[in-house]
Amino acid sequence: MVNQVHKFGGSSLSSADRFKSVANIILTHAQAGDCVVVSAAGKTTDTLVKLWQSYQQQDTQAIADIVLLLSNHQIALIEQLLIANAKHHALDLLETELSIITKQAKQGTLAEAALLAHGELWSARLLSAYLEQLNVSACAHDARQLFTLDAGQLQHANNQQQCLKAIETSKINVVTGFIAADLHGETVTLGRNGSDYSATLLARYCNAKKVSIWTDTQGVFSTDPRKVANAVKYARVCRDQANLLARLGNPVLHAKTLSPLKDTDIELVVRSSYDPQGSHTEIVKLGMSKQKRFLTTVNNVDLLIVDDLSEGEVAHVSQLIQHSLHHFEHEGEIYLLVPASATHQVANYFAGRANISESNLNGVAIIAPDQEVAPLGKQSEALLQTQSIQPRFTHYGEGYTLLLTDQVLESDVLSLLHDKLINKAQEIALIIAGLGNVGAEFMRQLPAQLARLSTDFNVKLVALLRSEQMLVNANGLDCESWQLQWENHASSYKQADLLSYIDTLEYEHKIVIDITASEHFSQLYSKLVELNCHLISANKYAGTASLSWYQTLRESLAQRGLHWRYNASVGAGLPINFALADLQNSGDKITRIEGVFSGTLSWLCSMYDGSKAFSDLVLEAQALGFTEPDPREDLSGRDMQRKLLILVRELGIELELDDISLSALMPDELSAGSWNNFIDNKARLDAFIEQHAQAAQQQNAALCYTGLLEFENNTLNAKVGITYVPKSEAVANLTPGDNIFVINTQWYNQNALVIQGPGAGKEVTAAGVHSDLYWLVQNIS
Ligand SMILES: Nc1ncnc2c1ncn2[C@@H]1O[C@H](COP(=O)(O)OP(=O)(O)O)[C@@H](O)[C@H]1O
Ligand SMILES: N[C@@H](CC(=O)OP(=O)(O)O)C(=O)O
Repeated sequence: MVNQVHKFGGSSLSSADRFKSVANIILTHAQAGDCVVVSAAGKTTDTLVKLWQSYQQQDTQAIADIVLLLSNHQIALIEQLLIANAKHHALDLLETELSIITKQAKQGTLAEAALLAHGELWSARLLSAYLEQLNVSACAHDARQLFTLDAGQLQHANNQQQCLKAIETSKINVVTGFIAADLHGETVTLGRNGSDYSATLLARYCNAKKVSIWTDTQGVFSTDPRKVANAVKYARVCRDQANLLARLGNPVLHAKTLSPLKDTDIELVVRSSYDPQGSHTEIVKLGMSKQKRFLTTVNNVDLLIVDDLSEGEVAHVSQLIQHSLHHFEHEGEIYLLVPASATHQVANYFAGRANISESNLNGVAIIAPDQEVAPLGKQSEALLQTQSIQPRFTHYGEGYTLLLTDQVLESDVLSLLHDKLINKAQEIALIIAGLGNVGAEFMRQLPAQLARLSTDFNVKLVALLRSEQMLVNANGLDCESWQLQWENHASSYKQADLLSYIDTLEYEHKIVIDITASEHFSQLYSKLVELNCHLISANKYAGTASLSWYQTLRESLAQRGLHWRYNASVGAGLPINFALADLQNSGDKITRIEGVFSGTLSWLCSMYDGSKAFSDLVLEAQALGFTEPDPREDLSGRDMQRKLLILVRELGIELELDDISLSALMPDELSAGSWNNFIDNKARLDAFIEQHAQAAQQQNAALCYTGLLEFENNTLNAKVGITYVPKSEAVANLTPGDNIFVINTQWYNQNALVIQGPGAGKEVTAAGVHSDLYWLVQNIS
């Protein structure tokens, strides 16, 4: 049974090394009975077309030169891939075929389609022989034995029988793309780029489950990724839009590729033979994916007006010229968009019924959901005008607009159109975890932030999560009324439900914002990254997890080009991470960071003057909501230790949490036991603090709890704990609750760079998360 049909285009077979990679893909992705449809290697068909043109012009020198070129190319491939008998046999066959071509050219008996067919025949024979050499049972099929056309119509019933009979279930069946035969057995072709069509036809005839089109890009992009750096790969593209792209001449899929798949469940994917593990594009049925925006170039075309068109005429002419033809009605006339090289042939075909309306045109087509076409067309015209380009012909069709210009649009103009009109439509999905103090404040600030971003980006809130319940809507939740929706629609979930929901979200970018304080949630990060989510954390656990886990996460983010921001995990909204990154990017070297990174400990130490017992201040801070539920979490210094580790790792230093020495702001014996037990023994805490305060006083210093990172003689010293700071220093004079970061660098050496301000509080912390979100959105788009 044919499970899959794999198709490898010319771009995947452009050298001996590429053939080897293709064989590797077959070894890992195909099974006995599968079909592998191949195109001519590299640009072989273009060369054969040139040979045909030279033959028509009776240019004997050019014919000889081109035959030599073809011969050298094929010989090089054979020599590099085959050995022994297989090699000699292939070389002999090639020589015979090339001498027949030369002879027929001399005799005037060359036939175009039979000539062009050689590219595919050579590829199929070579790949099959190479697979056999690798001990993979394979056979080559000439598709002229499989596909028959009568007057341009495929003989489906007959073809299906032929295919089912010929395909060998115990072998890899390597089949020539692009070619077929007519009722007399003469070669015909399926049109330029037609191997994609061969692949889907074969899949239909053999009831295959899936067709993989392997090419040199990772799938179908918003525009040609070779011309526009910011082209976005789409995970899913609807068949109707893929078809429209093809009709407008885009090479990534051939125009007829989708027709054999009509009314079938055969899957179709476009993927890269250069990166077989990479993600791909699925071409799905209408309604199974949202409509996307595309920009595709149109080069070297003429516009013909035809008096009248009868059924099947366009198909017939495109068969004749070997190229897809787009036709449309415009201001009461029927137009044909014809490759300039074929205009003569098309005009001849219509024998006086077609006239050239405009010639030597280039330009672009924009494909978009219907309601967006007109505004996009107007915006493109305005953008082209800023580049002094005036379209000569503009047409608004169903689902697209065509802007035809005199000049070829170069990459800079295409990038401008793409970035302003296509990229802008990229949708970004927000998933927010944690709706506590800071989370709720984040939500309060969200509508204004989304309004700020919406002039350029399409950001949608698609999920809100708490530890046990979630509220989701893939089309976007209303973020103003989230509480009401939460009360009515939040439902319980398991991790697997969340992950599969995120997996099916059809957005170009997904951002998970973790405002929880949950270690459990942070452990999901690696799975979220596998689902291509960018991350923003206020949560400190992931940033301070074991080094190996942390590094694996970072590598996985880097491989996927994803970002992870965590500015709010240290210093709430203070731009400490931005500052450190900026200093390093400017070539500076950080030598020392000292400071107070805990709003709670800052408040306690600044408020303590001996007039009130320290334990009473702790209780007061607890009542004001400044502390963790159990304030010993703060007093232990663990929180500050984590923050220091995040800063250390931000500097690229590999350290574990326990490499940072720690002494607590309480006697060690109070860390164990219940909270009540702690309260019962609070006098011991007060005595401990009193003793330190007096010792500090004797040195004319203040009792502080600080973190320190410094390099001394190339050794790193990282610690958090009690320090006596001279009263003249900024660290000793903090407004209660403030954080301070005193940073010394190569350039800020004598006189430190100081960042100081509130280091806790829901508003500033939520704003810190928004700052990361804003940065991320600007940087992913
Ligand atoms: N929107 C797009 N998405 C992907 N590729 C595109 C797009 N527009 C144009 N291309 C071009 O299509 C080429 C693939 O088509 P083609 O060269 O015919 O491949 P093959 O030889 O595999 O059939 C890519 O190299 C790319 O430059
Ligand atoms: N070799 C043919 C058929 C084809 O489909 O090629 P490719 O898969 O490289 O686009 C052509 O160049 O038109």
